[in-house]
Amino acid sequence: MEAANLALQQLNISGVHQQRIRKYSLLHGRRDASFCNMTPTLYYPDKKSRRVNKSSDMASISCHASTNKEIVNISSNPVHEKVGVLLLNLGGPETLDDVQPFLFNLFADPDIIRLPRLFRFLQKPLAKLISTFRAPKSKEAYASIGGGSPLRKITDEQAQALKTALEDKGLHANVFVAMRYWHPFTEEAIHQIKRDDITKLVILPLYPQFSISTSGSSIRVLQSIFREDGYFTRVAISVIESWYQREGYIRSMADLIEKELSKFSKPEEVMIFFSAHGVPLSYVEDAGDPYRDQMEDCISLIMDELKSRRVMNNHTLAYQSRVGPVQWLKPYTDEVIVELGQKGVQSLLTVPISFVSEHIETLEEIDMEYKHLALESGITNWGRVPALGCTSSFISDLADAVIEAIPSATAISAERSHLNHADKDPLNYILSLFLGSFLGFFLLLSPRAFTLFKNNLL
Ligand SMILES: C=CC1=C(C)c2cc3[nH]c(cc4nc(cc5[nH]c(cc1n2)c(C)c5CCC(=O)O)C(CCC(=O)O)=C4C)c(C)c3C=C
Ligand SMILES: [Fe+2]
Repeated sequence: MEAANLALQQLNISGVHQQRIRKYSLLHGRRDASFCNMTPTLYYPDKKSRRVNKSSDMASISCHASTNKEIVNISSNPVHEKVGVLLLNLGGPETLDDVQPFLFNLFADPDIIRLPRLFRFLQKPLAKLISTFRAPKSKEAYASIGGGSPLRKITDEQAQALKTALEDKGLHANVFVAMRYWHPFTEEAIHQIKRDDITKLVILPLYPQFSISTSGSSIRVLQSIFREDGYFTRVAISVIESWYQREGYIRSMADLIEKELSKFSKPEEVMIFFSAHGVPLSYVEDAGDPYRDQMEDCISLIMDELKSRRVMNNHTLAYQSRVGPVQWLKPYTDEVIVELGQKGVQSLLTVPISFVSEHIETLEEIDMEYKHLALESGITNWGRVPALGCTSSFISDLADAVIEAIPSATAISAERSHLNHADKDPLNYILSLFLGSFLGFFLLLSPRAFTLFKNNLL
């Protein structure tokens, strides 16, 4: 990790533009880090390269981690060129009635509940069950922040701000929003892209770090749309897969932290407490999700930036918002807060780090639940860094990321093959049906399994 950071810093200093171009292939049904079968090699910023499957059935999209700044001449878009930027986000329920169907969409996502292939046909019944049981608790949380998620409004504002920033930098582009689990859904954005006759498309997830469960899931949905829709064979596409290393983002985060620190009576004594949204441990350890590595890298870049400004505070990282009975990334935010209180930490500044808008988990989980826990645990001075939202230095950096991604946009050159052999194999199908029914019976009809499920998963 240190070596990688050093290498990155050296690259920054020498001004070399390091783009990690990844070619995504549109192969059916992978759910691991190579879920979209990047070929031939995956490059993670701070990890050894991981080899992934090569595929002859390849429709490639240029895909990269956005890192350093590069001057790109975009003084005039060619007349025939119509540039679009597609922002990817999670989406959130706008009213309390939306909560259960929103949760259904979330749990029906095979990148959120990763069932073995044989049991995939249980995905929707399971999603229905979990969403129904979880809805009352979630509704309470959404009710406490005004009856719905602010995500759509904030993302629309970010889209508008990005359009203006691009315009100021000389690039005319239409900016679209595609939410994964609520309106405006990806399909709605695709409809607008086609209506506007976009010929070049930059895909920008609004998650700084990549996870299979977030950017990965949205990109997978796009891949299946692109595979089916002939329109996209004519569009040059570039995917910015992650951008947590960008200087503008790191500086913007450091600005916000510095500003909040200055509100404490003894700023130098404050513990900077990064709280990231968790993912199940198996995503990282079994499926190769780069999320934890990217998170750690991101935090060390922010701390380096703060040190360069002579802000020398202690810091720590923990993971919040776990759901269900499996192990998630540790340490857990609630446990760390209690431990810090026990160790005598008096002042805590919480920094939400995996997301760039205010949302249920900042406004309810951090501002209400964790604040209450911290005060109960003996922490007397509490602060929280706001999400970046439309902070102008941040939006300007996103605009630079878009401009830098444009030259690497490439057209999809896909053969269209949809099903892999396993899906076509009748024996496999019958076996899935049999084992799936067995699991369904066990989970839904056995009273003990049901109680365990209810107590642990919800
Ligand atoms: C980087 C951010 C996020 C990761 C990683 C992530 C993974 C993940 N989330 C769930 C389950 C839920 N997430 C929920 C809401 C939610 N999640 C994120 C971000 C990440 N999720 C955001 C921004 C939001 C809030 C949207 C909003 O309405 O403001 C919810 C619903 C809320 C609740 O009931 O708690 C669930 C459930 C899993 C299982 C997962 C990884 C597998
Ligand atoms: Fe989540």
